[in-house]
Parts: sequence; structure tokens; C-alpha cells
Amino acid sequence: MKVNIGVVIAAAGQGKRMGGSVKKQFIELGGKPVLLHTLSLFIGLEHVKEIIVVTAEEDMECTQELLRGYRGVRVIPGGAERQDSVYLGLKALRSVEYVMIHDSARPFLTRPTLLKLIEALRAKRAAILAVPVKDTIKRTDAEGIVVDTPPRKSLWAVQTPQAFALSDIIRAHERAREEGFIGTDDASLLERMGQTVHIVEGEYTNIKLTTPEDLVFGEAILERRKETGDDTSRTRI
Ligand SMILES: Nc1ccn([C@@H]2O[C@H](COP(=O)(O)OP(=O)(O)OP(=O)(O)O)[C@@H](O)[C@H]2O)c(=O)n1
Ligand SMILES: C[C@](O)(CO)[C@H](O)COP(=O)(O)O
Repeated sequence: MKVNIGVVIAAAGQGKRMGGSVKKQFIELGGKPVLLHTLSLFIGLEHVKEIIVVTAEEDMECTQELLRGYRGVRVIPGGAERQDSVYLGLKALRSVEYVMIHDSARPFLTRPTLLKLIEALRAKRAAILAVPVKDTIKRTDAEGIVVDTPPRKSLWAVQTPQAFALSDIIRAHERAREEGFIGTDDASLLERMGQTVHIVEGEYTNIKLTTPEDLVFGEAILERRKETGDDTSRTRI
């Protein structure tokens, strides 16, 4: 079955936890800005018909400059919260039935896993990447007292991309906006409407660059790939 997929890359964050003078989506890793690493995952991929990069209002000009020359990629201004930026990106899509929503701050995913996600999307309408949690997780009360220890077998650390039928996820975002609900990912907006969301196993190296030590892990991931020649399926940009 042929599917038309749009991609929304959320890149309008301020990178407060990372700190530094350059926002994390524009930091150079392996000689290339993080945002270009992220974009290269989707460029030239069959089924991907539109790519929207959502950037901060003040970064519109530099993002447009950085992405000039990439056909099919549009840059739009984002909102105050990640959820607002994603919603604006979803509304900017013109002619696709499905969408993959991805954080600009996750530049290391490989194509084979992305293709697994697309397969699941075709079959199931809502699919997200996640990896089994390695640590034991505890829930606490407001005072930091342990309430319980959920069985680890049922716990997953959720990543992006998250892939949906476009009409479903727009409806879920609109409901959340009406009700003033802010979720920490997009799938949670569908879950609260009762829709089934399927997990596809992601990659432990699909980290989100969040705090400064993540840059050290990121450099190491790129270095190892250079040595082993891994991830050659990604379009070089
Ligand atoms: N208003 C916002 C906030 C976040 N994001 C994007 O959402 C992704 C995940 O968010 P996070 O890692 O929290 O990034 P920041 O918001 O930039 O980080 P911080 O919370 O430390 O400021 C990032 O790619 C970020 O650019 C966005 O598009 N619009
Ligand atoms: C969407 C996400 O990347 C899934 O792990 C994550 O929840 C984004 O969180 P943040 O609060 O924007 O860091």
C-alpha cells in the first residue's frame, strides 16, 4: 500500500537545560548542525512527501538559510510549548494522510528503525518508538516518599518519531487545547481519547540531546559510526 507521509520536526525549543550560547538544534556535532543530522533521516525517503521544520520566531531567518536548497522542506514559526509547535506543524501540512512527529534534538536514529515505524503506521494508524527501561523505576509522592515500584517489564522509555494518521492526531491536539491539557509527548493526547497506540522497539542510541553530557554521548555515537561504517542508509546532506 502506498502511503503519503508528512514529517513535523519540532525545533522551536530554547534548550534551557543544555545551556550555552548556541541552541542545541544548531550546535555542530561531527562538523554538522544537529538539525541537519535530524533532517537527513527523512530526506529522499520514499513515502515522505512534505517536511515541516518548526523553529522559534527569532530563528526563522537562520533556519531558512540553513535549509535553503532542501526541496520539499518548509520552515514555520513555533509556539511556547513543544505541543504548540507540533500543532502548528500539523496544521501546516497540506496533502498527506499520515504524519511522523520528531524532535530536532534526536539526531541519531537510523533508517532501518524508521522503516519499521513506517510499516507499523501503515498497519496500525498510531505507532511510536520506545525502548525497554533499564533502571528500576519508583513512583513517589510530593514529599519524595516512595509510593510503589511498577513492574519493569511493562515500562518503556518513549522516543520520537511518533507516527499517526494525520486526522487522528490533529483531533487529539485540538481536544487537548480545548481542555488545557499539556502532554509530554503526542501519543498521550491520543491515549486520553481512548485510541490504541502501538510500540515499535526504538534504539538506545536515539537519545534526546537535553543536558550537556548528552553531547559527549552524541559525539561518541557519531565516532563509533564513523569507525564501523554503520548507518550508511541515511541520505548524506
Ligand atoms: N516550544 C517548543 C519547545 C520545544 N520544542 C522542540 O521539542 C523538542 C524536545 O524538547 P526539549 O528537549 O525539551 O527541547 P527544549 O525545549 O529546547 O529544551 P529545554 O526544555 O531544556 O529548554 C526539541 O527538539 C525542541 O526544539 C519546540 O519545537 N517548541
Ligand atoms: C516527546 C519526547 O521526546 C518523548 O520522549 C519527550 O517527552 C519530550 O520531552 P521534553 O519535555 O520536551 O524534554
